Amino acid sequence: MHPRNRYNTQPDFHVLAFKYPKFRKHVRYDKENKAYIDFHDPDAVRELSYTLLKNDFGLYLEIPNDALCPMVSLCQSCCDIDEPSTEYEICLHPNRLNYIHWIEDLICDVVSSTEDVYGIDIGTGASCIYPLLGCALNANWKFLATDAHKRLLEAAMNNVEKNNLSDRITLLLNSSNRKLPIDDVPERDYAFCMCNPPFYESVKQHEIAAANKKKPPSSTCTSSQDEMVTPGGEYQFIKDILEESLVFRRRISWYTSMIGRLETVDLIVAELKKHKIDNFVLTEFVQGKTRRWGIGWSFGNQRPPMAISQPSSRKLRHVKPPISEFVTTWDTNPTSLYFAITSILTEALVSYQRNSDSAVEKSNDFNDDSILCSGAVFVETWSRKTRRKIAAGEDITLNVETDQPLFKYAIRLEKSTEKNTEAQDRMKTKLTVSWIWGDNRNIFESFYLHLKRRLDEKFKTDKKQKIERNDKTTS
Ligand SMILES: C[S@@+](CC[C@H](N)C(=O)[O-])C[C@H]1O[C@@H](n2cnc3c(N)ncnc32)[C@H](O)[C@@H]1O
Repeated sequence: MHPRNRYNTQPDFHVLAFKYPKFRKHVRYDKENKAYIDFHDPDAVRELSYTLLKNDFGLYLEIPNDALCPMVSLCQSCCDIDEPSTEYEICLHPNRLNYIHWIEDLICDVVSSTEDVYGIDIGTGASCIYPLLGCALNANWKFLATDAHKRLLEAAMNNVEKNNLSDRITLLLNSSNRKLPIDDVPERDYAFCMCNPPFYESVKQHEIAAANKKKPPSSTCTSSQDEMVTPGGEYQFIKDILEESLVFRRRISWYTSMIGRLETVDLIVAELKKHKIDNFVLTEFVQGKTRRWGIGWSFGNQRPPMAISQPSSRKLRHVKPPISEFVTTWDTNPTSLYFAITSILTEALVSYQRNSDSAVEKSNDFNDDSILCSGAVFVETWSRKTRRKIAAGEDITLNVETDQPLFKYAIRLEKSTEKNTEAQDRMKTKLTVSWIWGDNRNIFESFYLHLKRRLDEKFKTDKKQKIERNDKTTS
């Protein structure tokens, strides 16, 4: 679960029942007087959805009975594909929130918090849930929300109007066979597109999935197959987005989609590799027994941190995006390591600036236990070719004001919490060197290797000198 997801702790149904009379009708109490609702009852689930959206986001929602309710859709079309469950967790919409929070993290370096951020929701459904949540959470977000079904868009329009968001959410009926009809609206760039695609490739596949469920599909969902079925299933839907992205490229900074089946993750990663897109991110949204995946790719140069771009699950090891961070541990304190690094950078004519860690500052504990610095590299000064030029007296410096850097990097030094097996006073520092911007992975990697080689040399020499000094004093 994303750390900012407010459903990290279960809402108190008793409190909600007290505040919302319509919800109260669905609340029961067990022997221990604990409030619960019947998750088999679509009306109860729907009312819970309305209540939480109102209580937690100030959103008003109304969904026609023959359309997917964001929660019911999680149970019926998303969560229950393989393993039906009636647990509380999967029936709420935390995975939708996880997806929104992940996008917030993904785009935070491509947009500023003060400018308008435009996003696209492909297949917004009757609820228009992603644009509503996205706008409720982010005052500067605006959406183009599409759907292929008029009746769903009419319901979505009603929800947008009810929430006074018509100036921030534009609805578009997509009657073309494209997934990104952005040429049908006034031209602009978008920070992201997102999608919860229909999962099934045929009505039959949907019916088989429904038949495999422990409980029959509720009447709420039986008439909404067009929302869950698409030719070729979710794989084809996402592949279409990918193919269209090859044309639009940087007009959308991050192309993303939710994925409901693990097999689809493998297939989409293979497609990305086929098109030589190495700037992609993969994450896992876990909620109770339910696992969903988020995939994103970009033609831009921003390289997101590994915490956002790499899933931690071992099951996904074979599809992990290429790494953009190197981590090593050094037998010294952060300050000494920082001075060693900056002297290597200065020698290599690489600029750097020390940044403050706002989290550390906020905690009023700003000290040298954690040091951040970053910079941009314009010339590969450590390469043999450039060193030869320098030796021949050539001016290798470029006008940094006008030329694009080769890449940007960030360096983080943290006092290691690793347990020392040797003397207690031996301090260790964790060094993380991150690639944050650029399109040439090889140059960043050669920069890191140069830095590491020089640090190895320096600390080996220091150690040797220390031993020699110790030997002299003892003799
Ligand atoms: C699984 S539902 C997701 C609905 C909503 N975003 C949610 O998460 O609850 C998939 C949606 O995609 C829509 N859809 C199917 N084909 C589409 C297309 N070509 N363009 C836009 N939307 C499409 C369906 O009508 C449906 O509303």
